[in-house]
Amino acid sequence: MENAQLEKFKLSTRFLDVTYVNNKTGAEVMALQNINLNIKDGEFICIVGPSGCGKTTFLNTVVGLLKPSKGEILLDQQKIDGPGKDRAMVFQNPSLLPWRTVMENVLYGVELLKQITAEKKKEAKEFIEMVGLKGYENHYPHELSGGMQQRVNLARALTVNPSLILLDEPFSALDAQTREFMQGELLRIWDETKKTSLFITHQIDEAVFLADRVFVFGARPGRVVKVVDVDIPRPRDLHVKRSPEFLEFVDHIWSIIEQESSKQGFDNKEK
Ligand SMILES: Nc1ncnc2c1ncn2[C@@H]1O[C@H](COP(=O)(O)OP(=O)(O)OP(=O)(O)O)[C@@H](O)[C@H]1O
Repeated sequence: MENAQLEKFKLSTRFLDVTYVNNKTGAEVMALQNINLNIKDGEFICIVGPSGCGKTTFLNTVVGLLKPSKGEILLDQQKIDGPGKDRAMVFQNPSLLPWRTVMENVLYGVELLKQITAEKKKEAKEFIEMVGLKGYENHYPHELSGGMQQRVNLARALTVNPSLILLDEPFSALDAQTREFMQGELLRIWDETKKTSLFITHQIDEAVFLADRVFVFGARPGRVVKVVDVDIPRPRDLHVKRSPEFLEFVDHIWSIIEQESSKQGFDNKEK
């Protein structure tokens, strides 16, 4: 692809392979093969696929914790060569520091980057408000529910002002009702910030609800088998999950994953 075309993209991967090598035996596992993706600024992308298809490997490579064995990843036209402040991660478990208040946890990311300023503190306050935690600034993590803790995590990621937010199954530890509610909240927050987001999930309905596009990965080795454009109008609320077009998207993606899982020799029962 021409450079002029690549400049339009926020994130691009080109001919990306990632192989794990066992230090002791030298055995190799090719986790990702020939991943070529282009993501536009402000897009919300979800990645789904059967267990073991390389979703976490992909995210960890974009974060810079793993190195490609072939190919490259460009963020804002710069080659990713390790972790950087232009990317913020929201993990499955909120990983908050228990001895810090909500405000101190939210400021932790910028503190690590040595960027604490009065302006940043003001922004942190605004993000706490945006994620719905106004009034909880001085509370400690043990005083918050799981959903509230994930809101803190999200506010922390936003306060760093990254170019890209990576979310690794952030709602999977929450109960079903809170999870649904948080999906709606995440879309509201994304709508306000328009941050380019890369979200991994096992739940197909979560992906369809959130995404502009869903990348469906196939396994062994992980690769993109389908890119599904979810053209359900925005803003979306949770009622959309009962619409026929929504269910059609879910069924379509489900059938692709089912095929991929059967090739692998086991079923992926989550839907
Ligand atoms: N450290 C490692 N060493 C060797 N192989 C690994 C390592 N980590 C992951 N793998 C292999 O790489 C492949 C991709 O794993 P990965 O965890 O990225 O998949 P995933 O799609 O995130 O899985 P899941 O949906 O079950 O969380 C799998 O075959 C896995 O066994």
